[in-house]
Amino acid sequence: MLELNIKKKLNNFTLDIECKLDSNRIGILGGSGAGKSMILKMLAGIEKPDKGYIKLDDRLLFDSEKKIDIKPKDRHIGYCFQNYALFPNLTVYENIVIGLSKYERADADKFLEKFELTKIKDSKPNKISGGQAARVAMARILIRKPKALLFDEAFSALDIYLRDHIQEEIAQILEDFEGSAIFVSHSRDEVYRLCDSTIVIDTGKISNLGNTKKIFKFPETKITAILTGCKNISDIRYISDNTIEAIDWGIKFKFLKELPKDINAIGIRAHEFVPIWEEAGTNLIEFKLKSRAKLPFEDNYYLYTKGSSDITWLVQKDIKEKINSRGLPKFLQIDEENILLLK
Ligand SMILES: Nc1ncnc2c1ncn2[C@@H]1O[C@H](COP(=O)(O)OP(=O)(O)OP(=O)(O)O)[C@@H](O)[C@H]1O
Repeated sequence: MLELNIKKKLNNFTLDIECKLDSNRIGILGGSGAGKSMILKMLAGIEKPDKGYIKLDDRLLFDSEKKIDIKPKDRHIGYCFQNYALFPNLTVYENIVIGLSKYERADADKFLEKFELTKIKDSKPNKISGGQAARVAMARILIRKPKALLFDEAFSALDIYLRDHIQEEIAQILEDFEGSAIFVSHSRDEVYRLCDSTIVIDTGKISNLGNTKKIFKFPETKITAILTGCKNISDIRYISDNTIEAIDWGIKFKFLKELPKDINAIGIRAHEFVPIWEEAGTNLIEFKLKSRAKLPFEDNYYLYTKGSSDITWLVQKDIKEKINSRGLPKFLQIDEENILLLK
């Protein structure tokens, strides 16, 4: 459970966050410099809000009115940094127990065993694999019996293969962890996989928050659509209650449903387009091929539209085969249910 009501003046803007989430697996998505790390630092007690309060799992960590500011070490929060910040000149064992009393070190063998590190306990970090380094970092944090965990872009420097494996390991470790785990990430995959709830931050303010799966399906705002991976976004103008023009593409879309009055843009995920070889149906999108990028398992087509912006179409295996036999389709079409309505 996380409850935040914080204000803090930063270099270029004021961080102003108010939210309450019952989930204990929370992702924070946001562009560069949006204020994500600052939120984690305030949770850990390294930075102080100018005003407000912070509650984590029913513990009041900070309250400016009540003059409560629990010291970082008494917050019992484990903080996992990018690249894990292991000490290169210490062994795996020493990295795990550094700063612990003799009494606290009694658990070390148990943790080495649990994280399958016993055989490499005397190795230095540069002699172990990326997966092992992640486990050392987790062992170092968890031996201190934290009540909550913070991950700040912890896996972003890893290659895709390793990141996938480590996320899986972290997911398993978290199965036994009852406190909150909060992930700051640029990676939508990480947040989608590990977090039940997501907060989307845009220059210090909440742009969107709630159930992760729902946010990815219905991003609601432009910034959330971008951060959840939507490649095609256009501003719109209303033509009637159920027709809009996507200005950036010069395309009109007619909907069967009545549209809400407060949308400013639409988004279309790159894989949602349906190729049409014969002229039929509504909402046909005319295009000219600009370029094509061959990816290992699919192709990206970049298409000129009648407007100033291109459209990206992700062509998966089955459609690739059709294009090989029939040539490029005449039009693309999009089901109205797959047009994201954005504020
Ligand atoms: N101690 C501070 N006092 C004032 N402003 C700060 C302080 N630390 C960071 N900032 C500013 O706060 C803003 C948000 O920084 P933050 O590190 O939280 O961003 P972020 O969302 O984590 O970005 P990134 O993904 O690039 O790490 C930046 O503009 C930064 O310059």
